Amino acid sequence: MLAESRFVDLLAQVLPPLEFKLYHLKTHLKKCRKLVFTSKSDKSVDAYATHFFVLSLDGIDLLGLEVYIYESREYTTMFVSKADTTGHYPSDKPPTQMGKVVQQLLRGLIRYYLPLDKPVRVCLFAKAERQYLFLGSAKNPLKHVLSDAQLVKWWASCLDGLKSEFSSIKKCALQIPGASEAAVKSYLPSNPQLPWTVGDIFWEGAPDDPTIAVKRIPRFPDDPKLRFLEFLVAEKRVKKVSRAQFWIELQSRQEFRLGTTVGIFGLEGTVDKHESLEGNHSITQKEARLLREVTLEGDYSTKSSAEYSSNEFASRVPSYAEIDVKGTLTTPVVKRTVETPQVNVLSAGLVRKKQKTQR
Ligand SMILES: CC(=O)SCCNC(=O)CCNC(=O)[C@H](O)C(C)(C)COP(=O)(O)OP(=O)(O)OC[C@H]1O[C@@H](n2cnc3c(N)ncnc32)[C@H](O)[C@@H]1OP(=O)(O)O
Repeated sequence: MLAESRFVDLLAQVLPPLEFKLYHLKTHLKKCRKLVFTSKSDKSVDAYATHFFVLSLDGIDLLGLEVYIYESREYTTMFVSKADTTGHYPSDKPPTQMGKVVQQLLRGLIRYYLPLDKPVRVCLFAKAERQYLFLGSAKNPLKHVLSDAQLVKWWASCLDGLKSEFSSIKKCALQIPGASEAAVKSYLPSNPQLPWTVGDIFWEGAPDDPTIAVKRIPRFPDDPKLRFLEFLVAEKRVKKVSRAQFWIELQSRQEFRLGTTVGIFGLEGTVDKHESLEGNHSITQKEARLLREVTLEGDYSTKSSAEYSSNEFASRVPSYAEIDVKGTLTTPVVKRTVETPQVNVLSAGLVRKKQKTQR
């Protein structure tokens, strides 16, 4: 069976009975710098592949998800880089829970796309912005954008549902620089499936383990803590910063400024062997970047411009990466109402309060 068809089955369970398209672009494995800073004598390298998903309906892109899968000596690390929506979901159609779609895409990656000879880590930063992947979508007044706090809860719930993919869980943690332990706990699901703790997954020892931070904490693309890690290296403080000190100092950095809630999620466990993959097409990093740039350089601000940009994207995607998915979810879903006023970006520096709207 083609690996892609597994996404069909997984997505059909959470999509309403409409005819969606899923675009799935996977790159070849490419060597990269090591995920953590190591000593100069360590010449080993890590490698990564990216997965870029776009879900669309009636020729308009709705949701994008970008995931990196790193292979290093000790771990397979799945870094969930960016999730974004365009806000052009048709208001006359049964709604889709995007959190469930993202969860199923991650489930499919864990089940069918990870090398399983090592422990698996899932990492992500929840940092709310009006747009990440679809240029101009921030200007769409119908786009539903979660606040910082809502986004942390959204990801907690999304990851919590992945418990069944692991044969055992070693660690599962949420860290919010600057937030008390009680505050962090308030973001976690009320009936969690995973054994959540407050902290991070990057240390093996006790909480006060003085092991240095920069050799344990991975550096990912667009990582809000990357600049701080690089600063520590530049300042030659590599050997002086302990785990506790790292998080204390991090919270005073601009990326984690007061009033911003950045959730740093980590999950580590083992995954049982699954069926081997067939039909596992991949493209080069350069091809993937060019395709991804079509969304990043398109214009998703209005329905007609989004239609045009979606078509530009679809016309460039190799045919094997375009997958038809018919949803089967028939549970009646209550129509959504925006209860709280949202702030919409009209253009740089200009904002207005949004009126209460119905969807
Ligand atoms: C690692 C990272 O990617 S972090 C960055 C995340 N991305 C961003 O910040 C980019 C901008 N944000 C977005 O594009 C979106 O907010 C996303 C992708 C984060 C989530 O998409 P959503 O459409 O809000 O997700 P979803 O469909 O799961 O809905 C979440 C909640 O919002 C509600 N909702 C969704 N759309 C609407 C709407 N138009 N009106 C009212 N409520 C709505 C849902 O009912 C659900 O509520 P519940 O939690 O009570 O069930």
